[in-house]
Amino acid sequence: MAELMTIADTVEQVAEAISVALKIDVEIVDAHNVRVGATGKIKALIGQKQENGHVSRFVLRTGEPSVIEQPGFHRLCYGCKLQHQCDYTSGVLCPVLYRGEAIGVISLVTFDQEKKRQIIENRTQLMDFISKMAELLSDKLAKQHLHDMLQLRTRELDTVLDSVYEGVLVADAEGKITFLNAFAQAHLSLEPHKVIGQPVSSILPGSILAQAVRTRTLVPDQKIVYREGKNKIGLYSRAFPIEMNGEFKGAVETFQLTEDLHKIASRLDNEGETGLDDILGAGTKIAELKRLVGKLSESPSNVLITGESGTGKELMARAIHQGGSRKDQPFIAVNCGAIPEPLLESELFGYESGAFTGARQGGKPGKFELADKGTLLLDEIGDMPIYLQAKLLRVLQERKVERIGGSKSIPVDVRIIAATHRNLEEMVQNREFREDLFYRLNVVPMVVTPLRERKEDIPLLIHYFIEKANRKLQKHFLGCDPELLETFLSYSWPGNIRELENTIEYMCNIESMPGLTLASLPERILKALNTPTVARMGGYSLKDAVRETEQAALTRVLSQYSLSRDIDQILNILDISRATLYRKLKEYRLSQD
Ligand SMILES: Nc1ncnc2c1ncn2[C@@H]1O[C@H](COP(=O)(O)OP(=O)(O)OP(=O)(O)O)[C@@H](O)[C@H]1O
Repeated sequence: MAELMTIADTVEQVAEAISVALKIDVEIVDAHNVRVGATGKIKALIGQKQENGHVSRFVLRTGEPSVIEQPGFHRLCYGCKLQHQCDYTSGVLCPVLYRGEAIGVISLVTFDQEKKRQIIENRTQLMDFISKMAELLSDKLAKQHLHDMLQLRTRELDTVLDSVYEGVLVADAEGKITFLNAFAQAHLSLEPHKVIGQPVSSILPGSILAQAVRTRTLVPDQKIVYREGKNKIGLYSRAFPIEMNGEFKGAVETFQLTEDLHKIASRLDNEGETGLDDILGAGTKIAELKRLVGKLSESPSNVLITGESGTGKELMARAIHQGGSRKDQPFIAVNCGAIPEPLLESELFGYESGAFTGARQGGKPGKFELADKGTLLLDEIGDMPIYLQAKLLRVLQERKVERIGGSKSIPVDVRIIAATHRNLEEMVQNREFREDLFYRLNVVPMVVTPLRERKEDIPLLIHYFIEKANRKLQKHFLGCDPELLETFLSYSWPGNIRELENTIEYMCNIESMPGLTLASLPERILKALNTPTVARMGGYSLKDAVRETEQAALTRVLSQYSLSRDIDQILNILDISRATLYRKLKEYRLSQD
């Protein structure tokens, strides 16, 4: 609901102006009966709620004007504490209507008989006058609302433009720079306060933005090289004219770094070999993971990668393998959850001929033997049956395998990387996973963060997956529109990067070029965004609900109180002990900064 309080200064001025013009006191209340403007002896009560205010409440409820000749004795005063003893001698009340709803009341009030006579005699003209004043207030509110909306939209647009992994430069009709996003500032080393208002042709000579302003037409994709001191910056740029009501208003240039496009292209060319450069992401979390991948590549230690499905666990495992000395040896991945239990044992350890009915003549080597000198990824290790866990542990300890039905021990030199989306520590406590195997696998733990906690990576990934889909589908999508990006940034991506990749491929299939828009957003995402959190998450347990509430309460208190100064207040508000507070902060990785 629109609030008169948001234009309190104007309301006070209007009250004063009416009072000066009519020489009668004025009181203006909002939808909650709080005085926003008042004059004379009630001026001191601005900001306070009308304690009784039965008549104002009636006007607010019905949206009908009212004239009260005998306050305290009128039927609307029935039940009021001041019934029969009201100070007011009369009142003329007019609603402030905003989009058909009463959001306040302007009252002309008197406290003596002489003034009462005046307003009762002139009631019709006075009502007319204050209803004009009420319209003025509602016009002001509409303008304020529009102004707030515009500010919000501008803020949203700035945020979107600063989060895209693409440079954006804008110039007006005279070719002067009016805007450059964070990417353009960082990669072209331009400081907004130095370049805004300057001719683009002098700041970036040869730029296609200047060309678009000159020709007032679209400039298609071009490769441009800028020199910055000794450095060269290669860009793929394009520029579009901006028109309004058929008039040329300026132009926008968007660009990508050629270096990034080449990285993406080379990743697409070598799907099989995944290295560090193939792990895409713009944020610090992915940078930390890549640092860890780099360190682990040369180490022989076992690694346990945990993270939700589709976060890139296999990609990390491949990059660890590819970065180390085993890179020319095999990388073999076994999904322990996808292979039927009876087959998993023979898949992993192999068998000799005649080991069981249907066993192949000559036997078959298992994945351990096939991965000799290389790396074996045991994906979804949490799904491995407990009896096979014992056998796996033996192989890891002895570094030898025995095929099913065989008697020979075959030495194997395999680096083990295990991955799972399940909580193995909890499984150990529930005796669903062997503790000794857990410790043997978890020598170096690596946790891959879900996509919703590293949304800063989304713009680059969108770009990459669009390029990938373009190649697969032989299309030429240029990118996605800002509204779609905003939606992608607010969605929680339960299926993580895999879900993002599949969503983009789906949209590229059904959307018309040149850009992806909200029109082709899958129904599933639309529904999720329109459903409250609890319903949104399939399998949303009571524990999840408690965690979400705890996290929200902690975040709220931390935003209002200082951990170092107001610790007692924080403990009081949350009603927990100091130890619990610190444990929870650690658990939810919260800190004041
Ligand atoms: N940082 C990243 N940059 C580029 N592509 C990524 C990234 N992370 C994941 N992907 C892509 O997302 C998809 C899913 O990744 P991956 O299979 O490695 O996930 P996972 O965690 O092993 O999934 P699951 O647990 O379901 O096996 C793959 O196509 C992968 O190439």
